Amino acid sequence: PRTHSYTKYNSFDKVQSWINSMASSNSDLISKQTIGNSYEGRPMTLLKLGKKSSSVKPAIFMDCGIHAREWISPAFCQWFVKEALSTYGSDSQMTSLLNEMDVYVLPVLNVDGYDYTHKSNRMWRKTRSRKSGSSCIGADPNRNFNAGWCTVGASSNPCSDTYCGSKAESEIEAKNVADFIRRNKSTIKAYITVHSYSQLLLFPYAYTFELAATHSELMKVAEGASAALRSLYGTRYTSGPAAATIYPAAGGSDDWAYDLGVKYSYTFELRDTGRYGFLLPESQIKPTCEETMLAVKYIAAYVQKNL
Ligand SMILES: NCCCCC[C@@H](C[SeH])C(=O)O
Ligand SMILES: [Zn+2]
Ligand SMILES: [Zn+2]
Repeated sequence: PRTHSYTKYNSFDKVQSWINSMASSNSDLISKQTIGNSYEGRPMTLLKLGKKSSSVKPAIFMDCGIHAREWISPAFCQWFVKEALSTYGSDSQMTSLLNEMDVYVLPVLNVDGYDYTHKSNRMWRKTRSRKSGSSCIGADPNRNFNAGWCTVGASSNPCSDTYCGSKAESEIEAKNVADFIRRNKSTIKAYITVHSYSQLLLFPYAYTFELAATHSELMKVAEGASAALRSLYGTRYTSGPAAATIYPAAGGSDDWAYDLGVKYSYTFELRDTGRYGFLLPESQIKPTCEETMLAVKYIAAYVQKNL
């Protein structure tokens, strides 16, 4: 049956029907909006968590599934929504967070690619856009944002897995997210984008080795979040600026959000460190999501305290 499970990697269709059912449940705490369609016409549906308020509230924006094959990422966004709604009212921090802030959750950013990994090629990473003059398909959405676009750690070859696209925001999926964040930049205080794998908590910059203006604060928060994560099962994360901690990579959503003025901008690389890689077993969904909740809540609490 078309049953959704928080401890399985759900197909796009199951995620979509889950989104619709969540949005029609706790109408006081959650709503949905489509921020645009993908190249192949699938809806990009954003969930908005937070106590309904007539006044504008500060917000956190979190996306999952930029890269199609990183299945643990959308699994975490689904887990986060479940946890938020089920612990509101009992968990004092989550209650306070959703009373004072809104949390936007985009469960799957790269919807076409995600569906393609379920139906055709499990290891697909990019979007599924077609480019005239090339037989190769798709661009890397995490090289397609307007942040040092295509200068380093990206390829201008359409057949490369890190193809930066024909121009910044050429990929409609990236443009839809960038448009939403631009429209709401006065209220969005933090940006979190979830990937796998390597167990890293990264922050700007990836497009340069220059340290971010608020490097020490970003590092302090990342180390606190990693420690919170490690406290549950001992999972070890490395924190640091992306260029030096993983590799230089221009066009990233986190760098772009940070330069737009979103002060707290982080990229998670979830489990594992290579044993299973992108093929993380479903048995690890629960522990991975539980420990990552601690890190995300740590960041959210810091942001809330520093509004
Ligand atoms: N903004 C780029 C952060 C560092 C790279 C992150 C990884 C996630 Se798979 C990548 O996009 O290659
Ligand atoms: Zn990724
Ligand atoms: Zn990765």
